[in-house]
Amino acid sequence: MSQLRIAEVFGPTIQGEGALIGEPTVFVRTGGCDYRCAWCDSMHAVDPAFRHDWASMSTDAVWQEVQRLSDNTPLTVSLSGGNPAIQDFAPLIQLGHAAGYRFACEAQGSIAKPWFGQLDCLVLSPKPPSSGETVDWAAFDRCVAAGETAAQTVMKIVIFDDADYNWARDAATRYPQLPLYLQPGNDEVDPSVAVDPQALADKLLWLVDKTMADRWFTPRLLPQLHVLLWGNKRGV
Ligand SMILES: C[S@@+](CC[C@H](N)C(=O)[O-])C[C@H]1O[C@@H](n2cnc3c(N)ncnc32)[C@H](O)[C@@H]1O
Ligand SMILES: Nc1nc2[nH]cc(C(=O)O)c2c(=O)[nH]1
Ligand code: SF4
Ligand SMILES: [Mg+2]
Repeated sequence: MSQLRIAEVFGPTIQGEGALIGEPTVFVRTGGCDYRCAWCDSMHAVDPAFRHDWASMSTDAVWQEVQRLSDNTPLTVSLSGGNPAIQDFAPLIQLGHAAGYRFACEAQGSIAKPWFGQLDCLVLSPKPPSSGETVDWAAFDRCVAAGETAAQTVMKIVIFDDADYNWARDAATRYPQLPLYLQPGNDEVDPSVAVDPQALADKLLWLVDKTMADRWFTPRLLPQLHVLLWGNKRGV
Protein backbone atom coordinates (compact mmCIF):
# COMPACT_ATOMS: atom_id res chain seq x y z
CA MET A 1 0.00 0.00 0.00
CA SER A 2 1.13 3.53 -0.69
CA GLN A 3 2.80 5.71 1.95
CA LEU A 4 1.00 8.81 3.14
CA ARG A 5 2.64 12.06 4.31
CA ILE A 6 0.86 12.96 7.51
CA ALA A 7 1.22 16.14 9.60
CA GLU A 8 -1.13 14.99 12.37
CA VAL A 9 -3.97 12.63 13.21
CA PHE A 10 -6.16 13.95 16.02
CA GLY A 11 -9.51 13.67 17.72
CA PRO A 12 -12.14 12.68 18.30
CA THR A 13 -13.29 16.29 18.38
CA ILE A 14 -16.22 18.09 16.79
CA GLN A 15 -16.13 19.29 13.22
CA GLY A 16 -15.97 23.05 13.59
CA GLU A 17 -16.86 24.19 10.09
CA GLY A 18 -19.43 23.94 7.34
CA ALA A 19 -21.91 21.25 6.43
CA LEU A 20 -20.88 18.78 9.15
CA ILE A 21 -20.45 21.31 11.97
CA GLY A 22 -20.80 19.68 15.39
CA GLU A 23 -20.23 16.15 14.09
CA PRO A 24 -17.82 13.94 16.08
CA THR A 25 -14.77 13.60 13.85
CA VAL A 26 -11.22 12.30 13.72
CA PHE A 27 -8.99 14.49 11.54
CA VAL A 28 -6.23 13.16 9.30
CA ARG A 29 -4.15 16.19 8.29
CA THR A 30 -1.76 15.63 5.42
CA GLY A 31 1.53 17.45 4.90
CA GLY A 32 2.07 19.53 1.77
CA CYS A 33 0.01 22.00 -0.24
CA ASP A 34 0.13 23.43 -3.76
CA TYR A 35 -1.24 26.76 -2.41
CA ARG A 36 0.17 29.33 0.01
CA CYS A 37 -2.86 31.24 1.25
CA ALA A 38 -1.85 34.48 2.96
CA TRP A 39 -4.02 33.67 5.97
CA CYS A 40 -3.68 29.87 6.15
CA ASP A 41 -4.42 28.65 9.69
CA SER A 42 -2.56 25.36 9.11
CA MET A 43 0.88 26.41 7.90
CA HIS A 44 2.41 23.60 9.97
CA ALA A 45 0.91 21.28 7.34
CA VAL A 46 1.85 23.46 4.37
CA ASP A 47 5.28 25.01 4.80
CA PRO A 48 8.09 22.52 4.02
CA ALA A 49 9.97 24.10 6.96
CA PHE A 50 7.75 21.80 9.09
CA ARG A 51 8.42 18.67 7.01
CA HIS A 52 10.55 17.13 9.75
CA ASP A 53 7.40 17.01 11.87
CA TRP A 54 5.51 15.12 9.13
CA ALA A 55 5.41 11.32 9.27
CA SER A 56 5.55 8.89 6.41
CA MET A 57 2.81 6.44 7.34
CA SER A 58 1.33 3.43 5.57
CA THR A 59 -2.40 3.39 4.99
CA ASP A 60 -2.57 0.62 7.59
CA ALA A 61 -0.75 2.75 10.17
CA VAL A 62 -3.15 5.67 9.62
CA TRP A 63 -6.10 3.30 9.85
CA GLN A 64 -4.76 1.82 13.11
CA GLU A 65 -4.41 5.33 14.55
CA VAL A 66 -7.97 6.29 13.51
CA GLN A 67 -9.27 3.11 15.16
CA ARG A 68 -7.21 3.72 18.31
CA LEU A 69 -8.41 7.33 18.69
CA SER A 70 -12.03 6.33 18.11
CA ASP A 71 -11.85 3.15 20.22
CA ASN A 72 -12.97 1.18 17.16
CA THR A 73 -16.28 3.04 17.23
CA PRO A 74 -17.28 4.21 13.74
CA LEU A 75 -17.44 7.97 13.23
CA THR A 76 -16.60 10.51 10.54
CA VAL A 77 -12.98 10.87 9.45
CA SER A 78 -12.10 14.22 7.88
CA LEU A 79 -9.20 14.24 5.44
CA SER A 80 -7.68 17.72 5.52
CA GLY A 81 -4.28 19.31 5.20
CA GLY A 82 -2.47 20.85 3.44
CA ASN A 83 -4.11 19.54 0.32
CA PRO A 84 -5.17 15.91 0.87
CA ALA A 85 -5.82 15.63 -2.87
CA ILE A 86 -2.08 15.37 -3.47
CA GLN A 87 -2.20 11.85 -2.02
CA ASP A 88 -4.04 8.55 -2.52
CA PHE A 89 -6.73 7.95 0.09
CA ALA A 90 -8.67 5.31 -1.84
CA PRO A 91 -7.26 2.41 0.25
CA LEU A 92 -7.98 4.17 3.59
CA ILE A 93 -11.53 5.03 2.55
CA GLN A 94 -12.09 1.41 1.50
CA LEU A 95 -10.80 0.05 4.82
CA GLY A 96 -12.81 2.55 6.84
CA HIS A 97 -16.05 2.10 4.93
CA ALA A 98 -15.83 -1.67 5.43
CA ALA A 99 -15.80 -0.99 9.19
CA GLY A 100 -18.68 1.53 9.09
CA TYR A 101 -16.63 4.76 9.23
CA ARG A 102 -17.62 7.76 7.08
CA PHE A 103 -15.20 10.00 5.20
CA ALA A 104 -15.24 13.73 4.54
CA CYS A 105 -12.53 15.67 2.77
CA GLU A 106 -11.55 19.36 2.77
CA ALA A 107 -9.73 20.49 -0.36
CA GLN A 108 -9.35 23.74 -2.25
CA GLY A 109 -10.37 22.24 -5.59
CA SER A 110 -7.06 22.55 -7.42
CA ILE A 111 -6.40 18.79 -7.85
CA ALA A 112 -9.07 16.19 -8.61
CA LYS A 113 -8.80 12.59 -7.44
CA PRO A 114 -10.96 9.56 -8.39
CA TRP A 115 -11.43 8.78 -4.68
CA PHE A 116 -13.45 12.01 -4.29
CA GLY A 117 -16.29 9.90 -5.69
CA GLN A 118 -16.10 7.50 -2.71
CA LEU A 119 -16.53 10.23 -0.08
CA ASP A 120 -19.51 10.78 2.15
CA CYS A 121 -18.87 14.52 2.02
CA LEU A 122 -16.57 16.46 -0.30
CA VAL A 123 -15.97 20.03 0.84
CA LEU A 124 -14.50 22.19 -1.91
CA SER A 125 -13.19 25.52 -0.72
CA PRO A 126 -12.14 27.80 -3.60
CA LYS A 127 -9.94 30.63 -2.45
CA PRO A 128 -11.07 34.28 -2.65
CA PRO A 129 -8.81 37.24 -3.60
CA SER A 130 -7.58 37.90 -0.02
CA SER A 131 -5.78 34.52 -0.10
CA GLY A 132 -3.42 35.75 -2.82
CA GLU A 133 -4.19 32.59 -4.84
CA THR A 134 -6.00 32.45 -8.18
CA VAL A 135 -8.56 29.71 -8.76
CA ASP A 136 -8.15 27.53 -11.85
CA TRP A 137 -11.84 26.97 -12.57
CA ALA A 138 -11.16 24.17 -15.08
CA ALA A 139 -9.37 22.27 -12.30
CA PHE A 140 -12.23 23.09 -9.91
CA ASP A 141 -14.72 21.72 -12.45
CA ARG A 142 -12.72 18.47 -12.54
CA CYS A 143 -12.99 18.25 -8.75
CA VAL A 144 -16.77 18.75 -8.88
CA ALA A 145 -17.01 16.06 -11.59
CA ALA A 146 -14.80 13.64 -9.61
CA GLY A 147 -17.13 14.13 -6.65
CA GLU A 148 -20.28 13.39 -8.63
CA THR A 149 -20.73 9.98 -6.98
CA ALA A 150 -19.89 11.29 -3.49
CA ALA A 151 -22.91 11.26 -1.15
CA GLN A 152 -22.66 15.06 -1.06
CA THR A 153 -20.43 17.83 -2.36
CA VAL A 154 -20.57 21.30 -0.86
CA MET A 155 -18.73 24.58 -1.38
CA LYS A 156 -17.28 26.53 1.54
CA ILE A 157 -15.83 30.01 1.06
CA VAL A 158 -13.83 32.03 3.58
CA ILE A 159 -14.66 35.75 3.58
CA PHE A 160 -12.32 38.44 4.86
CA ASP A 161 -13.57 41.58 3.09
CA ASP A 162 -15.94 43.09 0.52
CA ALA A 163 -13.86 41.86 -2.41
CA ASP A 164 -14.09 38.28 -1.09
CA TYR A 165 -17.83 38.64 -0.59
CA ASN A 166 -18.40 39.86 -4.14
CA TRP A 167 -16.16 37.10 -5.44
CA ALA A 168 -18.19 34.51 -3.47
CA ARG A 169 -21.37 35.76 -5.10
CA ASP A 170 -19.87 35.08 -8.54
CA ALA A 171 -18.60 31.65 -7.44
CA ALA A 172 -22.07 30.79 -6.16
CA THR A 173 -23.57 31.70 -9.54
CA ARG A 174 -21.13 29.31 -11.21
CA TYR A 175 -22.15 26.35 -9.04
CA PRO A 176 -25.85 26.74 -8.22
CA GLN A 177 -26.08 22.98 -7.59
CA LEU A 178 -23.59 23.04 -4.66
CA PRO A 179 -24.87 23.89 -1.18
CA LEU A 180 -22.89 26.96 -0.09
CA TYR A 181 -21.33 27.74 3.30
CA LEU A 182 -19.64 31.04 4.14
CA GLN A 183 -17.29 31.45 7.09
CA PRO A 184 -15.62 34.65 8.20
CA GLY A 185 -11.84 34.64 8.01
CA ASN A 186 -9.80 34.47 11.19
CA ASP A 187 -6.98 37.00 10.86
CA GLU A 188 -5.12 35.83 13.98
CA VAL A 189 -3.76 32.35 13.20
CA ASP A 190 -0.65 32.29 15.39
CA PRO A 191 -1.17 29.36 17.82
CA SER A 192 0.72 31.26 20.53
CA VAL A 193 -1.63 34.28 20.38
CA ALA A 194 -5.08 34.14 22.00
CA VAL A 195 -8.01 34.81 19.67
CA ASP A 196 -10.43 37.61 20.52
CA PRO A 197 -13.94 36.04 20.65
CA GLN A 198 -15.59 39.45 20.24
CA ALA A 199 -13.56 40.12 17.09
CA LEU A 200 -14.64 36.74 15.68
CA ALA A 201 -18.28 37.45 16.53
CA ASP A 202 -18.02 40.94 14.96
CA LYS A 203 -16.70 39.40 11.75
CA LEU A 204 -19.63 37.00 11.55
CA LEU A 205 -22.12 39.77 12.37
CA TRP A 206 -20.65 41.88 9.56
CA LEU A 207 -21.12 38.95 7.16
CA VAL A 208 -24.67 38.23 8.36
CA ASP A 209 -25.68 41.92 8.04
CA LYS A 210 -24.22 42.17 4.56
CA THR A 211 -25.82 38.98 3.30
CA MET A 212 -29.23 39.82 4.75
CA ALA A 213 -29.10 43.40 3.43
CA ASP A 214 -28.48 41.95 -0.03
CA ARG A 215 -31.36 39.52 0.38
CA TRP A 216 -28.88 36.78 -0.53
CA PHE A 217 -30.56 33.78 1.06
CA THR A 218 -28.58 30.96 -0.57
CA PRO A 219 -25.60 30.48 1.74
CA ARG A 220 -25.45 29.24 5.30
CA LEU A 221 -23.27 31.48 7.48
CA LEU A 222 -21.24 29.79 10.19
CA PRO A 223 -18.36 30.62 12.53
CA GLN A 224 -15.38 28.30 12.99
CA LEU A 225 -16.82 26.68 16.09
CA HIS A 226 -13.52 25.07 17.11
CA VAL A 227 -11.80 28.49 17.03
CA LEU A 228 -14.50 29.92 19.32
CA LEU A 229 -13.99 26.99 21.72
CA TRP A 230 -10.23 26.46 21.58
CA GLY A 231 -8.70 29.39 19.70
CA ASN A 232 -5.84 28.44 17.41
CA LYS A 233 -4.78 25.45 19.51
CA ARG A 234 -3.60 22.53 17.40
CA GLY A 235 -5.03 19.04 17.57
CA VAL A 236 -8.65 20.03 18.33
C1 LIG B 1 -6.46 24.52 6.39
S1 LIG B 1 -7.56 24.17 5.08
C2 LIG B 1 -7.03 22.55 4.52
C3 LIG B 1 -7.82 22.01 3.35
C4 LIG B 1 -7.62 22.68 2.00
N1 LIG B 1 -6.25 22.99 1.74
C5 LIG B 1 -8.48 23.90 1.87
O1 LIG B 1 -7.97 25.02 1.98
O2 LIG B 1 -9.66 23.73 1.67
C6 LIG B 1 -9.14 23.81 5.88
C7 LIG B 1 -10.17 24.91 5.84
O3 LIG B 1 -9.71 25.98 6.65
C8 LIG B 1 -10.02 27.20 6.01
N2 LIG B 1 -9.16 28.24 6.55
C9 LIG B 1 -7.81 28.28 6.49
N3 LIG B 1 -7.32 29.39 7.10
C10 LIG B 1 -8.40 30.06 7.57
C11 LIG B 1 -8.55 31.30 8.28
N4 LIG B 1 -7.50 32.04 8.64
N5 LIG B 1 -9.81 31.69 8.61
C12 LIG B 1 -10.88 30.93 8.25
N6 LIG B 1 -10.80 29.77 7.58
C13 LIG B 1 -9.57 29.34 7.23
C14 LIG B 1 -9.77 26.87 4.54
O4 LIG B 1 -10.37 27.80 3.67
C15 LIG B 1 -10.41 25.50 4.44
O5 LIG B 1 -11.79 25.63 4.21
N1 LIG C 1 -12.43 20.95 15.07
C1 LIG C 1 -11.92 21.24 13.88
N2 LIG C 1 -12.73 21.47 12.83
C2 LIG C 1 -12.16 21.69 11.62
N3 LIG C 1 -12.79 21.88 10.43
C3 LIG C 1 -11.87 22.02 9.46
C4 LIG C 1 -10.61 21.92 10.02
C5 LIG C 1 -9.39 21.89 9.20
O1 LIG C 1 -8.36 22.43 9.60
O2 LIG C 1 -9.44 21.31 8.12
C6 LIG C 1 -10.78 21.72 11.39
C7 LIG C 1 -9.92 21.52 12.53
O3 LIG C 1 -8.69 21.57 12.49
N4 LIG C 1 -10.55 21.28 13.73
S1 SF4 D 1 -5.13 25.70 0.36
FE1 SF4 D 1 -5.74 25.22 2.47
S2 SF4 D 1 -3.95 24.29 3.46
FE2 SF4 D 1 -3.24 25.17 1.51
S3 SF4 D 1 -2.46 27.17 2.09
FE3 SF4 D 1 -4.62 27.49 1.54
S4 SF4 D 1 -5.84 27.25 3.43
FE4 SF4 D 1 -3.75 26.45 3.81
MG1 LIG E 1 -8.47 24.40 10.37
